[in-house]
Amino acid sequence: MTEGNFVDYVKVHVASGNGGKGSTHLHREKYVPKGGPDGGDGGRGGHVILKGNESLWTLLHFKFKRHFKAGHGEHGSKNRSSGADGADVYLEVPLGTVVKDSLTGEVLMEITENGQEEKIVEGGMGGRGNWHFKTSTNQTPRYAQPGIPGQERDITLELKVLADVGLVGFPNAGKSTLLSVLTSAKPKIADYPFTTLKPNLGIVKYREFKSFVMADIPGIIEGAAEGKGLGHYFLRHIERNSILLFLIPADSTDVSQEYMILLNELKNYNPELLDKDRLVAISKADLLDEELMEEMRKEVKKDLKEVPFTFISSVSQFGLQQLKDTLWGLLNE
Ligand SMILES: Nc1nc2c(ncn2[C@@H]2O[C@H](COP(=O)(O)OP(=O)(O)OP(=O)(O)O)[C@@H](O)[C@H]2O)c(=O)[nH]1
Ligand SMILES: [Mg+2]
Repeated sequence: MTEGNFVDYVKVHVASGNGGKGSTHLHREKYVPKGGPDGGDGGRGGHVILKGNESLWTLLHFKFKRHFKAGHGEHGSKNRSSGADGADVYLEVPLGTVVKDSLTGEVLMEITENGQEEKIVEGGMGGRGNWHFKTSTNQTPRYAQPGIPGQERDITLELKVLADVGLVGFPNAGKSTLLSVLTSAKPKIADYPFTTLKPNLGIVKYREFKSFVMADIPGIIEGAAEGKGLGHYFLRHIERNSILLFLIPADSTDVSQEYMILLNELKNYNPELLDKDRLVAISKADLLDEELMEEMRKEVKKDLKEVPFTFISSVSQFGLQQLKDTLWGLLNE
C-alpha cells in the first residue's frame, strides 16, 4: 500500500444471529404407543466479537467490508437433538481501538490487549424444545420456545493511539523519505511540495525485537491552523502521537525560525500539542560538509536552547541509528 494506508476511524454495522426455534416434535415409533415429546432445543445465534490483534496498526481492513453478520442458530429437531449454534464472527482490531455506539456516541469498550475478546452483539438464545415442558398434566406439550432474535448495532471504531512518533515539517522536508528508510512503508516521494496527501504509517524495527510506529503526515505551512495547505486536516492525527519529530532540512534558510513557525502552528491548532516530547532532526545533512555542520550545530544550539536536535540524512543514512536510539529512549522514559 502506498498512499493512504491510514484509516483510524470507521463505522461498521454488526448483527448477531437469531436463536433457533425449539422443536415441538412428538416421538413416534412402531410398537411404542405413547411416544412423548422429544423436540430438541434451538441453537444459539452467533455473536459478533471484537478481538485485539497486536500485529494490526490501522483499521484499513474495514474500508472494504463494513457489514458483519453472525450465523443463525439451527432449529431443534426430534430425538431431543439440539440445533447447532450459529457461527460467531470475529472482528480483529488493533490495540488501542475505542468502540462507540454510533447513535449515542457512548464508549462501549476499549481493546487494549492482544487476544482480548469482547462481545459487541450477543447471539439470540435458542428456544427450548417441547420435552422440557412435559408435566404430569400435559404429557404431550405441543409447545416449544421460539428462538430469541439477534441484535443489530451500528458501532464506530476509533484508533486512539495511532503512532508513537509523528513527523512534523514543511512540505519537502523529507518526511516521507525518512519513513521509507526507517520502515517498510513505501510512501510517494518527490521534489515538490504536498507530495503526501494522506498520512502514512510505518513500523520502525528497533534492535532485535522491538518496534514503534511512525506517522508521516502532509507538510504543514504557516497558517495551517487556520486552514492553509493540507496539514490542518491532519493535525488532529498528531494529537495522538506521543513524540513529535520535527524535520527541518539542512538547506533551510533559517532552521530555528522554521521550527518556531511549525511550533506556532501546532500551538494555534491545539496548545496541548506543546506538552508532547519534541525532537528536532535537521534532515538532508548530506548536503553539508563537516565544517558547515559544526557551524550550524553551534547556531541552532544557541537558538533552540532546551529542544534536543540531531542531524540526519535519509540518503546517506547519517545519524539514523542515533535518531532511533533517542526516539526509543523518549518513548520508554
Ligand atoms: N539530499 C537529500 N535529499 C533528500 C533527503 N531526504 C529527502 N530528500 C529529497 O527531498 C525531496 C522531498 O522529499 P519527501 O520525502 O517527499 O518530502 P516530504 O517532507 O514528505 O514532502 P511533502 O510530502 O510534500 O510534505 C525529495 O526530492 C527527496 O528526494 C536527504 O536525506 N538528502
Ligand atoms: Mg511526503
